[in-house]
Amino acid sequence: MPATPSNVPEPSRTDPALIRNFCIIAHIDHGKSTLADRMLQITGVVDPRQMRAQYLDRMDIERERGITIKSQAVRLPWAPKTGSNAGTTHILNMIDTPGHVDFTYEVSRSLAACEGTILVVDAAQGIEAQTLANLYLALENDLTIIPVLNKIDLPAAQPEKYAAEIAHIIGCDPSDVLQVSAKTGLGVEDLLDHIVNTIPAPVGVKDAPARAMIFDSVYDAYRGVVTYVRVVDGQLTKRERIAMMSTGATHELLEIGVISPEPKVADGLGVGEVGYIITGVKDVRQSKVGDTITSQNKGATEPLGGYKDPRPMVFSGLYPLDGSDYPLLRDALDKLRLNDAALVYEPETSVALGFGYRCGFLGLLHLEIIRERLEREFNLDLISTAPNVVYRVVMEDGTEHTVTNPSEFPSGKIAEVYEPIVRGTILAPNEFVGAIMELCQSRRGSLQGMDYLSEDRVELRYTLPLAEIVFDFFDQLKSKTRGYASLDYEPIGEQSANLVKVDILLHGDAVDAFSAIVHKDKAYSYGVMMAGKLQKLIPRQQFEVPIQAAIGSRVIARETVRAIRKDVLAKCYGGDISRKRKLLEKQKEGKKRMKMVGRVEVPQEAFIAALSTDAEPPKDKK
Ligand SMILES: Nc1nc2c(ncn2[C@@H]2O[C@H](COP(=O)(O)OP(=O)(O)OP(=O)(O)O)[C@@H](O)[C@H]2O)c(=O)[nH]1
Repeated sequence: MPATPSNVPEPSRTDPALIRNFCIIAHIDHGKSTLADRMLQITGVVDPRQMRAQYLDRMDIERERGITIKSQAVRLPWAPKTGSNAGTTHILNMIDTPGHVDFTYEVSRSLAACEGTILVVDAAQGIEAQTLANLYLALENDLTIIPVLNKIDLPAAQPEKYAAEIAHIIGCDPSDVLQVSAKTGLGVEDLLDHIVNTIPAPVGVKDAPARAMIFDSVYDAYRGVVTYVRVVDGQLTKRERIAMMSTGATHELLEIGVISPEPKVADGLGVGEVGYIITGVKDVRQSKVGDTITSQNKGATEPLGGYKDPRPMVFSGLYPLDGSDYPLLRDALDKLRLNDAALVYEPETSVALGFGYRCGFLGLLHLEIIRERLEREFNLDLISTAPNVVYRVVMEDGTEHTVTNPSEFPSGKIAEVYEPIVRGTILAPNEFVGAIMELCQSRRGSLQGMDYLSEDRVELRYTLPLAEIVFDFFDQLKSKTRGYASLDYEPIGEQSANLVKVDILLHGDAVDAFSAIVHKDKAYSYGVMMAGKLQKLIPRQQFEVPIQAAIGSRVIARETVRAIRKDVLAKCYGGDISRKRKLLEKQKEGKKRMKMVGRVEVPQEAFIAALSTDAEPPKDKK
């Protein structure tokens, strides 16, 4: 029942027994945002006239792509009609979590801020790898799980089948799985009642020094960083000075409040409360997700557990197509970093591509989002080099190198090269098991186990090198399983592997942008593929240009661009000197758009085409 404003308790005065903190975990597109919207509407915090789809997804890209990147926390008053708590207004704090593999760390922090979670599964699709991974995270955090089948209004819904599947996985009875339609609102009131009646109230020590966990921080151009916190012990009050426990940095609490669903200022936040704080810091790095906040005076000595620095897993070079945009790119990255503690970058130069930045990302989706934001919000035209993972190279003399860029791969005597590995979970209908195994085998995967979720769906567990899945693994998996398979992975360490650096040489000069670190067994095919691609893309020069792929000094593949002398004056016999000069000037103009690699002129488009990952072979040149 929607609560009236008069009986909704103020933050900091809310009895923890009346608070329920929960989040929603779901696979992309299973309806998490729609369900959140419906809850906002049913609890009456959003005026029906102001309701718009995906109210909580604020970023344009999120709205367009329909994915949630940043979590948000919303305070919803709700008085259940059923159960032992019927009639009493409770405060539900709903934390909307991101759903993609790249943001697992953010998901795990949002989970740590809750006592319960709603597991949303599409009634027409069943559980997916991502849901499973998040479910395991929730179980590790000891959360109460409320399983929900969504979209039961769809004609293709199979609630019985998937309820049985969920019950099998979490160990409950199929009749315990709630059935809702986030679209029509069917069953959502029951779900809200269920939240109040089954999720435990938060427990914390009221008189202890304050401890609050940061589960999200967002940069706002007008207000600086807005930090979302969950108070565990004690309380935070307006105007007090607080300290960040991982760094010891102190700040004044300029504003504190709750989101419902617009920010509402409060005097403070007490035990179990979820809300936001503003301290005037300008960079999310000063307010890190997972960190513990305490009071500067008589603060806590033990931080809450679980803080981790975000670690980039995938690196790629970003270069402006137009070299004069380089300062713009730097400013744009500086701006994006204010809102993204996981983005790292440093300047880099490439013979082929000029000045740019080597950037580190949490994963491929993170890379794509940053790239898209740079192009869209800052109007930049960019070219990115093939993504690569971080390697640890140990030399025979015992020295170690961390390699984030293939061109930095050390020469000299190498003892061992280590690459990151992940535990991958793939869920698919069992008719595709053969195709999936073949794909994983070709990517150096080793099968760890296989389980049947129901009679026709399987879970496969593989250990795979991260480098083998960052590129096009997901696309391949989708195309081999007609889109039915889902994948999730988590880093589990590193392994030593037989890896080599393959250089691509034009007329004897290595082109840095094309160097790659690949497994020895695949070096030859990479070399042949790149040399073939470039042979078709590089225009003929006045001399013969060999294109070679080499490991160290050993050439493993070769193609040749034959010589031609394009004599622009050929048709111009006779005397008119001004016409000849005009033609020569025109030829010079054309040359400006070429890059020189040693003595070879290469049009920039050739680099771009060669770096693109399109499966289509490059067109033959005329
Ligand atoms: N028919 C039907 N469609 C639904 C229902 N719930 C959600 N949808 C649709 O499913 C699609 C995905 O819903 P979202 O709420 O954006 O999914 P999400 O899980 O939040 O996705 P991410 O934000 O990417 O994690 C949208 O087109 C919704 O309109 C439902 O109960 N019934």
